[in-house]
Amino acid sequence: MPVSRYYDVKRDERGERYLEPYVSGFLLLRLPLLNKGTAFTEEERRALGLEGLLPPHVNTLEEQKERVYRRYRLIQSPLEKHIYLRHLQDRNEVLFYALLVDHLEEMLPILYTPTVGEAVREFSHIYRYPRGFTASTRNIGHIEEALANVPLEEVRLIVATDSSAILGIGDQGYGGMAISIGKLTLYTAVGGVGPDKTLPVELDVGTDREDLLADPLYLGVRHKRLRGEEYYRFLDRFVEAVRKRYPKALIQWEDFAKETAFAVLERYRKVIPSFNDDIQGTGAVALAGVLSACRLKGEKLSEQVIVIYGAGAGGIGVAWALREGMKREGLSEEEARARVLVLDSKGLLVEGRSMEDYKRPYAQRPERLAGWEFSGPYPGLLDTIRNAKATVLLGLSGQGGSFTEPVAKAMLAFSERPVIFPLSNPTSASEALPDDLIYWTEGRALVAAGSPFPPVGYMGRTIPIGQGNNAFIFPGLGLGAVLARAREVTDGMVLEAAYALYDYTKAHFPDLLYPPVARLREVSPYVAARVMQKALEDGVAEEERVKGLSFKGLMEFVRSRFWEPKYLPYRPAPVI
Ligand SMILES: NC(=O)c1ccc[n+]([C@@H]2O[C@H](COP(=O)([O-])OP(=O)(O)OC[C@H]3O[C@@H](n4cnc5c(N)ncnc54)[C@H](O)[C@@H]3O)[C@@H](O)[C@H]2O)c1
Ligand SMILES: O=C(O)C[C@H](O)C(=O)O
Ligand SMILES: [Mn+2]
Repeated sequence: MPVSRYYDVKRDERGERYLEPYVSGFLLLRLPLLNKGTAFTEEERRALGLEGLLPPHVNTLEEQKERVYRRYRLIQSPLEKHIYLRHLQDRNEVLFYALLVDHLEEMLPILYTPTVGEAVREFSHIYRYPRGFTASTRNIGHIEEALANVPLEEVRLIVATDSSAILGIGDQGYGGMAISIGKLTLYTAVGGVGPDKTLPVELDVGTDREDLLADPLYLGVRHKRLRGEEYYRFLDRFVEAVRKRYPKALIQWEDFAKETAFAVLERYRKVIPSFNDDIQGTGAVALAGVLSACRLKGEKLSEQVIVIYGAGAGGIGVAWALREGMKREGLSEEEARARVLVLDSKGLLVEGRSMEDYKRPYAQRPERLAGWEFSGPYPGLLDTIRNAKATVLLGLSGQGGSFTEPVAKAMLAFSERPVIFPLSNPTSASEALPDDLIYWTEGRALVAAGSPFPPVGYMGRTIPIGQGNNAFIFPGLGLGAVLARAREVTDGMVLEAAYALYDYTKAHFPDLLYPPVARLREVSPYVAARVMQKALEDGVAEEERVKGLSFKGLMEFVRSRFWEPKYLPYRPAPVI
């Protein structure tokens, strides 16, 4: 079976790859995975019916990049830049990725967090070309037929969202498609997964947003969200259809509200290789960052008292990963539980209080609060920091500005170098601005944030602000799972990704909490190889070619399969 209904990638007599298109002429120029624009050679133009359809001068990829980058630099607004780049992606994917890879640090905040949040909100208003697959209440009854319309035959990576909790901005209806597209853009740009092996998916089960439902331009189905049985029947159908059409595909669940995130993960993780980015990816990235912070302080993770503000998918995922990290350093389950304190909007999770089931394992035993002084029925953030003597504070609440000056200052009482990570996205949801945290703590805090922030200047020092974003985990975790053909993404693989990121940071950026995002293309293959190693160890890897490989062999395997944005020569299919 060819890679796509419209082309295949083959090898010539000398083993070099070339592309065999099944369309020619004007149509060829309209397919983003095929279009080279002005870079089609004279020979290709003749062979593919393109003569006269393009300007006479043949450009190199370098020249094309120069042209599109110059225009890009003239655009002021981040959202307009996003629209410009997405348009380029829908016109010529190789050029898009070649440009992106050259300007990762500059363009990630435009294509991904934080600007992608704006693109989600405005999705129905900025819509141009179709991309990805929509499963909706309109087509779920014949989903297999609909999925057959996707022209790609070898999809390996799917990012699917039901848009119920996009970043920290809540229910976004159909607009969440932009998040699936953004995450997969990273998979290709820094995770080396070919764009024709990826499929962004919007699971349009409706929206509870009255303003969206009333907007004449809104593009999603116009009804309230499916719930309960109906919701799970929808997802069951989707997962079953994916399994049939793409038996080697992995699903990354993205931005599901806490009410369903945990249940969806558990329901399918043994049915189809899958993981939840917000629970597991975030858990891993937070563990890696806190481990780095401990290394910089010269302390152990197991000595820390960690307060997590926010008990949704992200917060609970982070609590899980940190507890696992403490257990690795020898703490018992109970000891680790007492050192990781989680708060939701009602305050500290304490046994006996009303709370959702998924939060229960993270509730403190009532004895833990012996001798505490606090106001209100349950300790709030300041009460918890003071009474528990917190040394690490992590924000996953989506509540912008909730780490106030008194909160930051309270952290100074219990450690010389408090660790404070406002991890909520986008920028407006960040629990604090890194700048403020550095000033309030007189330069003592170790700070990383979920969204990108510039370095902070303080008393002659320039303090880089690490980006504690699951972008450091999911591309490597997904790539590793896919290359190992893991039948399941185990908890061990998720934690391995965290330690891989930590080890990479320690080896290459010993002074930092996270590597710079410009280095994501080196981080992800390393994370992938470590994840593959763990998949082999856990006995879930089904790829015969990786069995028995050393770590070096795994790295080579990953590198040899890492997709690069370069044009292939085209040879039309022989006419028989
Ligand atoms: N940096 C990262 O990589 C990363 C990854 C995942 C999520 N996040 C961020 O974390 C935030 C939450 O995302 P989620 O997926 O967990 O959402 P979610 O809807 O699953 O959970 C949100 C949680 O926030 C908490 N919360 C809300 N109001 C609060 C308040 N006033 N006080 C204390 N807690 C409160 C609640 O416990 C709620 O469960 C978002 O802003 C998201 O961008 C960041
Ligand atoms: O999308 C991001 O930037 C990270 C994370 O998945 C989130 O939901 O905030
Ligand atoms: Mn997310």
